[in-house]
Amino acid sequence: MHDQVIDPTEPTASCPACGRAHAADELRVPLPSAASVGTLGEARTAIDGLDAALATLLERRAEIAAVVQRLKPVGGHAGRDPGRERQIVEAMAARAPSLGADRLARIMTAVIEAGLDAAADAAEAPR
Ligand SMILES: C=C(O[C@@H]1C=C(C(=O)O)C=C[C@H]1O)C(=O)O
Repeated sequence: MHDQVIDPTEPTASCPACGRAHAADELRVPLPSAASVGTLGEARTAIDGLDAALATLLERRAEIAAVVQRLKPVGGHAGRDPGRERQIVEAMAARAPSLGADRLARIMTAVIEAGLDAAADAAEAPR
């Protein structure tokens, strides 16, 4: 999809995901509302689209979190920063009030730990 930046100022002719022209390093996602889905099929189609975007974001997030591990004096699980993790959750809770901070903390702990695991695996893999 939009995973490679060739020239961020050059719009794509037509994005395969959203059908519009926009910069190649952007992710544009249709945001179906709950009110717009009336059938099981429509709801699952909407969820599949949202999950595709989530997966793209999670992949990119893990790549950037791996860079952070190389930049910090102590990276990986040993360098966990609970204050930073709380800050992330609080900022997200403002955007996801129905999930709230406690549930988002569970989600983000899993996301963060998976990212740290992936970074550790990549660091160990032969080049
Ligand atoms: C990425 C960092 O390292 C760890 C991973 C985090 C993350 O994936 O967001 C946040 C805090 C740290 O526990 C960081 O310190 O910013």
